Amino acid sequence: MEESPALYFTFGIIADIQYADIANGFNYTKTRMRYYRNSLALLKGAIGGWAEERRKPEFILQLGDLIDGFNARDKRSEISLQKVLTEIEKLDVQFHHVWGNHEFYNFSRKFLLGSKLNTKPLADMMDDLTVSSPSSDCHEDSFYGYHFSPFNKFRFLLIDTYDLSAIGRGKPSVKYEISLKLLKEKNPNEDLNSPTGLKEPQYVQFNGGVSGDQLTWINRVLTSSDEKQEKVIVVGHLPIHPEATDTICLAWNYQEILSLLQSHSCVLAYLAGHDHDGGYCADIFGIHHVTFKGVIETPPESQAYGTMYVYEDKMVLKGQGHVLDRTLHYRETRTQTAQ
Ligand SMILES: Nc1ncnc2c1ncn2[C@@H]1O[C@H](COP(=O)(O)OP(=O)(O)O)[C@@H](O)[C@H]1O
Repeated sequence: MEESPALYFTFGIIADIQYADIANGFNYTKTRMRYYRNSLALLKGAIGGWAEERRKPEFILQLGDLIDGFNARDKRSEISLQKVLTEIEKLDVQFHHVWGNHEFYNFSRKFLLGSKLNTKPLADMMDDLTVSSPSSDCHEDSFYGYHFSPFNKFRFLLIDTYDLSAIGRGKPSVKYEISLKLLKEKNPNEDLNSPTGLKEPQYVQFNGGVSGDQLTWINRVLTSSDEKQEKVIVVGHLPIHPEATDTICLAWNYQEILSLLQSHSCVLAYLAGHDHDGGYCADIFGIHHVTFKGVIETPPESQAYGTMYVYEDKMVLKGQGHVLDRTLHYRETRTQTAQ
């Protein structure tokens, strides 16, 4: 009989909870119902599910948009954040938080850095300090990114897909000025959230991109992981592959981010949220791009979270409710590089 491969560790994933204590409503295109209030009940269900798993998850990835922008309108941002964090803290497992557009509708970067949504203190230090620390957090143009290794030869790299953005940064940020200029060049619409007539429909205000300084840092981290023969799972709010999402949800400069990841043989997968319908593709280099379904558009009787089982030879996603099961085999050629 063949021996079954060893289970190394497991981790949970949940995306786009977008909690608000308001009645259900439709998305912008009126195609999907959003269950703002019930999203908290689904989060509680996910927490209960993870708590009962036989093998306790090592950590949970929260892929961004934890509370909805409507909280800012209703001046309930901090109350709603606290309500959600209270549920999260009932699970005796560490969350790693990614920041999405709804974080910036509710909070400034300065507030986020001082909040429990900043999980960067959980970052691993590497020998080379330039790999460990991307930039000073106090600087108005710093980005929110870090990496950690929960298991020998595995690393998770959290990136900031709103580093270049017209939301979340204000004056005197140089990145804000650059981002607004770029957005207006690419999107001549009066409403910068509208993709009408755009050749590159991802250039809308509710998306963002990754700056040159962050790309340089990502490259350093991945080069170090290539050398150590680690397997890296990259995590961000915005998807970066057009076959894994509706193009309106892509990061502004997704091509640059994608080709950078593809140039490193250590990269196994890219996990994202933002597109509530979810999506998946394996790219030409065998990198798995998984976009997770959003809790906010999941009906009360269903669910939308998953647990990844990481084995010696593959990762197996066990989805709950609308999140599908998937087996993600590791890339075969570990020396392949992008053309
Ligand atoms: N096609 C569109 N045209 C104009 N504005 C849009 C369009 N789609 C979304 N928006 C606006 O952009 C903002 C973010 O959209 P939303 O669908 O709420 O994002 P998310 O999926 O992150 O919740 C909202 O203010 C929304 O009204």
